[in-house]
Amino acid sequence: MANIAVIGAGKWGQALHYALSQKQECLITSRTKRDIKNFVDLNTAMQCEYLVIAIPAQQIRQWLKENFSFKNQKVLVASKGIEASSGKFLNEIYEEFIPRENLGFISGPSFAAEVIQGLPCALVINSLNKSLFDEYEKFFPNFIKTYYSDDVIGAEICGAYKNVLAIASGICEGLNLGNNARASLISRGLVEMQRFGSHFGAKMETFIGLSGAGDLFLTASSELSRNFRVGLGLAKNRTLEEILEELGEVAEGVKTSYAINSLSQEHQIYTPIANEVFSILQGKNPIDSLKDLLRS
Ligand SMILES: NC(=O)C1=CN([C@@H]2O[C@H](COP(=O)(O)OP(=O)(O)OC[C@H]3O[C@@H](n4cnc5c(N)ncnc54)[C@H](O)[C@@H]3O)[C@@H](O)[C@H]2O)C=CC1
Ligand SMILES: O=C(CO)COP(=O)(O)O
Repeated sequence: MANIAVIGAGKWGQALHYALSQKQECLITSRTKRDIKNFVDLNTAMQCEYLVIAIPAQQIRQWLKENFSFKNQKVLVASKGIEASSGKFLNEIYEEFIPRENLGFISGPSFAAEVIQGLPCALVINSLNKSLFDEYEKFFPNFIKTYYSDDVIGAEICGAYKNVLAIASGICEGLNLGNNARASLISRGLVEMQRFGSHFGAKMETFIGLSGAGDLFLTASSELSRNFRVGLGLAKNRTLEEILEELGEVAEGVKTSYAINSLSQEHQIYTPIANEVFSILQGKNPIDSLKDLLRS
């Protein structure tokens, strides 16, 4: 009987299910039935001791309220985002339902489209409980190298913030601003997300590792990133509605930019790039944003 299940059968849920099925049987469930091996209903999946949850950040609170009952499961959170309605980090939301020693968070550069082909990658499992890492590590296939970190808040902020910076980078690309501009944007973005993170207690080393620089460099330099593609569309003056409809998948950076904008105002943190992304999403002309960024 399988002891591990993935909840959410979007791009990332399916890729993790593929990876976690290499060494053992792994179940998968989702709101709508899918034609995937070992697809089960939610109740069956919930009987597993190990649950990997891969649903969009903005849906997590409601999903937990409606579906989750704690029976000592060990939960690995695969989402990357900050709740826009409250500015809460995912670990704060999950801790309302699950004790922190039963929680881990995945971070690092990992496009689902490559993981599902079995291409090599490295991931970080972040948890305050090292034994949760030890248990989960064994489930991962040989093509994924796993690292441990106890910097849960740092990994979460990196994973969420880089999506907003990927939108900025897509805009930069869409405006044909050149390689110099993009490199400057990415490196100043790294400094910005570290400044934001350190305010909330994140460790510096997290930002220069896989969860920070690693995931930022990946997402902010490839059209495989949904967030980067949102930026490309914005630079071409397409509406957000059009862009998201065509995307058909979640781009967490959109709602996360709302959360960062309010958190940075509330906590008086200097976050110029994220603020400009927020303004562009509210309708500001990207060229005006660029001028303001160069001046600030
Ligand atoms: N796709 C990727 O390469 C990676 C994605 N992630 C993160 O994983 C999370 C999920 O992303 P994807 O799977 O790529 O998105 P997706 O758009 O492909 O799929 C999202 C899935 O969530 C489900 N869902 C949506 N609303 C729900 C609700 N209210 N209750 C239950 N399920 C719901 C959808 O049915 C869908 O199966 C995001 O936070 C994303 O940032 C993290 C690393 C890599
Ligand atoms: O988080 C990701 C890769 O690590 C996926 O990024 P996108 O959601 O922008 O596609």
